[in-house]
Amino acid sequence: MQELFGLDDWAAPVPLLTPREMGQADAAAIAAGTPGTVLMARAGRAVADAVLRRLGHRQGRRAAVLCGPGNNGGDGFVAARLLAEEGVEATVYLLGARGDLGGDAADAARQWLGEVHPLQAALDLAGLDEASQPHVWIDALFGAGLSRPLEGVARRLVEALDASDADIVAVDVPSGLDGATGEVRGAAARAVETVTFATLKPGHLLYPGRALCGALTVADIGIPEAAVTGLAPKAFANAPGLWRGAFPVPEAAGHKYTRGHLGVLSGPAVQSGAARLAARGALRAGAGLVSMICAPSAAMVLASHLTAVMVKPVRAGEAAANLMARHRISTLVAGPGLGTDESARERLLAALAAPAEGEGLTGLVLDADALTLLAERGEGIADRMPPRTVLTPHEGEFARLVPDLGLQAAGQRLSRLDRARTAAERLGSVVLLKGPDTVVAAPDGRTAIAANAPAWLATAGSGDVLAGIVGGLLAQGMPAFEAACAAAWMHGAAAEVCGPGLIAEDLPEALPQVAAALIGDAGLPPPIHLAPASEP
Ligand SMILES: NC(=O)C1=CN([C@@H]2O[C@H](COP(=O)(O)OP(=O)(O)OC[C@H]3O[C@@H](n4cnc5c(N)ncnc54)[C@H](OP(=O)(O)O)[C@@H]3O)[C@@H](O)[C@H]2O)[C@@H](O)CC1
Ligand SMILES: [K+]
Repeated sequence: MQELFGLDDWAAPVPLLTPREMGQADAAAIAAGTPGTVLMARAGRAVADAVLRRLGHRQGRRAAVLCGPGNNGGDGFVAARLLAEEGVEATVYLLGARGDLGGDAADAARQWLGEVHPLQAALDLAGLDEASQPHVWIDALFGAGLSRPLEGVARRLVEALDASDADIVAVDVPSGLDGATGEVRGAAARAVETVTFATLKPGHLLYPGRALCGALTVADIGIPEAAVTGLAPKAFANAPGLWRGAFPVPEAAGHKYTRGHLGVLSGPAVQSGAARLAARGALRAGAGLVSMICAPSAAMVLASHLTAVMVKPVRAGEAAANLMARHRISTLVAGPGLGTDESARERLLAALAAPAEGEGLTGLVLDADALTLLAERGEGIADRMPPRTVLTPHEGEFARLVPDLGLQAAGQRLSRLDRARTAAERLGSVVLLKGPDTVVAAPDGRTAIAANAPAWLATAGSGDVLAGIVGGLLAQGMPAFEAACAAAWMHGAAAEVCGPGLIAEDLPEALPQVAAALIGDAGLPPPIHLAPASEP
């Protein structure tokens, strides 16, 4: 099971460095005594190794190496030399003049003893028949130093390669991909594999970048850990190493109340399916008890569909808060199937009202219709949100909540990562911005980008289950940022278990397998052995 989710690879947090931060880490490594030429030699070695793995055998294999004017091109020169030494027929194409190369790249070019062709020749090659094509292209035009959109011959070549079915191994990033944002500047060609160095960059995980990188290999080139941690990174890949320490492990001596009582606020009977999906997700995520809080008119429909989830009808007004206090419901999920009319708003406000007794609401998930209510008639809602509140918008709901940060907002140039981070700071809550590259952001600036969501996860009702999983983890006391991250990861992992054809109802049922992988045998009582009598 550990192997299924690659948990061993993700045992520690994986920070995401912007290209600028990576440059700082490189500089710190060099200052600490590792020459830049050594870092470049290791980077080029990692690229050559990736190419050799792909080619299988060396003899008669052709590699076209596209080198740019900076150190990304330098990595290309090193890879070309190492491939040639292994018997691969490597041809180097350079953007600009060899004499204009400087620093470590000039050093790497000096060690390349073969010819250097102008980049135009590679464009001509790309247009030739299939039999003349190289077996692999190495894209070492631009990496961390990309400063403007691709143009001229570089752009035409990249476009031609993207339109072909060439096998491309990209160095650091596919050239034209902005490592900070995941956006394409001008053009970028889809790689089969991208070899990057030291750690991942946001652009490797944010779309469209994620789709352009192909398989990702992170090569250790000897950047000391302190050079990365010294930058105090706040962005991470969303994987278990980031939040596993806070994941709730059931105690053998615990009982259902120690695992929290979660309420799910249901809307009208005919649209109560969404709330049921959330409730099921919460229960499967380990909440001790889950109650559906509903209007009396929805109770029969809910009761006929639910078994382990309790149905608690309430009339109106303060009754909801009192009911929650009486049953020690300290976490609430509101939004799926709630409705956006005045009665929905009243029911939400009533459930958020601090009860006369008890500690009140300590965890809250606002999703779907509740986000629309918060955006359009938020008075009274925002000031009743407890500190552990998670908002789970998709792009449309996000644009309603923070119009100037929406995807389509005029003049908006921030990455998805920065938009989520700015929204979390502004709203004072954890924001989980849904998408194939779900971003979780905390008001203190921490962010995480998902990397494990399969395409078939985008299905009706899947978001309702996600809201429930977040609620289920909050109910067990997990901090809000970690709960949102863990829920997004578990959601993706559950979809991986189910495979294509997944419908939302399947997701909660796959969660036990995911939880088993995360906690192993931690929840079992210590073993008892019945030992046979031993010989005296
Ligand atoms: N630092 C280290 O020790 C290590 C770094 N490593 C490697 O170095 C890479 C970063 O190298 P880098 O900083 O030299 O930047 P790089 O991506 O090669 O490009 C800069 C050049 O491209 C030019 N240029 C930019 N955009 C352009 C455009 N659209 N169209 C045309 N030109 C454009 C730009 O010109 P300028 O903007 O200055 O006019 C400049 O000449 C990194 O990704 C990794 O692969 C590894 O070896 C490990 C050790
Ligand atoms: K590149």
